[in-house]
Amino acid sequence: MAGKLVYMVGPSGSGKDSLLQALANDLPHDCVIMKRVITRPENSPGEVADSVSMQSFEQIEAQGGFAMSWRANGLAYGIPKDLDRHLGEGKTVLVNGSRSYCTHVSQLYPDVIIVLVAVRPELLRQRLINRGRESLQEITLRLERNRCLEQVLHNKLALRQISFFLLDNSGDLSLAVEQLRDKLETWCNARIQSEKSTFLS
Ligand SMILES: Nc1ncnc2c1ncn2[C@@H]1O[C@H](COP(=O)(O)OP(=O)(O)O)[C@@H](O)[C@H]1O
Ligand SMILES: O=P(O)(O)OC[C@H]1O[C@H](OP(=O)(O)OP(=O)(O)O)[C@H](O)[C@@H]1O
Repeated sequence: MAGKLVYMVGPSGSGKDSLLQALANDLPHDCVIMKRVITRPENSPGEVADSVSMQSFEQIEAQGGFAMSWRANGLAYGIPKDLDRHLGEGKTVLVNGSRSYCTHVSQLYPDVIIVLVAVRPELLRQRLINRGRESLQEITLRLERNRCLEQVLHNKLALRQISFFLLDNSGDLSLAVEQLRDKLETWCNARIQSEKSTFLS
């Protein structure tokens, strides 16, 4: 039984991590959220991740310990191989992902659903400042990266006909969480239905 990969992307500060953290408290049945391995210092505010040195990261990567890995913002990010086990068990698996890695992911996992988290641009800077994880200089670089990536991503998804679900998180977080939860239920049910009909045919 094959599960479903849900790859969440969006500008830095759009709320990917907040959405995933909120969902974690009330996850739909058979859904899993992957914890990432990141070369970010331990105890950084925000996302709960496994912090490792660049040397350890490269070792895990070389030994094939990641289902996927990428570099951005001066950091390295890895998704442990457990991802494939969860998918094999028929789970719906959520990953906090990178816009620049979307097309690669769609080659590795053709059934992937991309969730594109969006937020009104004027809110982004303030949200990043409030989060207090990056310096002002780093925040400026992330906002610049957002500007560069936005159009490229839309073009890439359209060109390769990769479908995505646009999730607006400009309003209250709970509204976006509710919307995402509903979508997850729909995707899970659609998968179960299609498995039933394959089994019956
Ligand atoms: N809907 C929202 N309303 C207000 N603040 C939010 C909302 N969603 C997220 N935030 C805040 O914005 C900041 C960035 O969110 P985060 O989840 O870290 O984004 P990302 O993981 O996409 O970079 C955090 O401080 C978070 O608490
Ligand atoms: O290619 P991009 O879409 O820009 O994404 C690059 C990386 O930035 C984000 O991680 P991180 O948690 O470091 O940043 P964020 O929480 O500020 O998005 C995202 O999850 C990717 O790992």
